Amino acid sequence: MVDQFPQALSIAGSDSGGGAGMQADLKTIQERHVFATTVLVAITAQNTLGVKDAFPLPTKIIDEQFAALDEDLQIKACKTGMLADVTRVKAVVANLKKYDFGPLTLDPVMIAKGGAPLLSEDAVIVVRDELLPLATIVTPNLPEAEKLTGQTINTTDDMQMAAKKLQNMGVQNVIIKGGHFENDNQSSDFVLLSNGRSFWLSAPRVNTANTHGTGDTLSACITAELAKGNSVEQAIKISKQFVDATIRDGIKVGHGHGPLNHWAYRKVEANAEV
Ligand SMILES: Nc1ncnc2c1ncn2[C@@H]1O[C@H](COP(=O)(O)OP(=O)(O)O)[C@@H](O)[C@H]1O
Ligand SMILES: Cc1ncc(COP(=O)(O)OP(=O)(O)O)c(N)n1
Repeated sequence: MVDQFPQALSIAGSDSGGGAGMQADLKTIQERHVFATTVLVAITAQNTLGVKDAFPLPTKIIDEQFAALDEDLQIKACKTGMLADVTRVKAVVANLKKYDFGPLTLDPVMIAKGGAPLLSEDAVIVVRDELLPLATIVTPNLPEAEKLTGQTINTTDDMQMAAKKLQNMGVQNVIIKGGHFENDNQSSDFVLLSNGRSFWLSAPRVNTANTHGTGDTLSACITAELAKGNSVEQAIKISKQFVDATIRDGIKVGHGHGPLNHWAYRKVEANAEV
């Protein structure tokens, strides 16, 4: 049988403003030339000024979306984003155990940049204990890594310690994103791989308010690259460059924390070919 075109799955919430959540995932996966599919878990009324409201979907329709994808598509990698609450996290865990959608990138989305909760407090422990062990890679930002590990993170040493703790909780690969270290002139992420290798990925910090959806974009890019068959290390390295381009070559949309320029990496690739 001819190999099917690479397909990836985003299991996430919708951001009506188009900058984060499932919309960021779709734009990113498309840019990486992978066919994007979706399981919608929650709907938010959101723009660049913040989250106005959120509506988690009934588990019946969540289950039905998974079943429909399994019946027909050949998904090679998947990611999770906003999962809302305990009920939705448990539904997603049950479906990921039932079907094989390839390596899971777990983006443990908890709080939007404006401060709105996207995961209930009591669901954090369910993500940690039930979803994390299913993941091939977890991509927390600093506050999310603190919640999952129960330790504070103030230094780069703390980031490395937290990554090891997460690996000991059962996930093979970890990337702790340093985007929230706002006083640093570099934005540095710490990577710890299943083979014990670790390294930093750094880029000069861009002085901009337009960083809405950075975490989603990074994890969606990793997912797309894994769907193409790239290694975890290759996927992470490409994704850091991709997200960096989307921030650096920014666009102006909305009046608050604006979205990224999801087509910026095309220029980077075009210049590399010359
Ligand atoms: N101002 C910035 N300049 C350059 N890179 C950034 C900036 N803000 C975030 N990043 C990068 O974007 C990615 C997402 O990080 P982060 O913003 O910490 O995640 P989240 O959106 O989940 O809070 C990381 O690779 C991080 O280093
Ligand atoms: C529906 C939805 N999902 C996720 C987020 C948060 O995404 P993230 O990439 O972490 O972006 P910021 O919160 O850093 O802007 C969201 N806002 N909405």
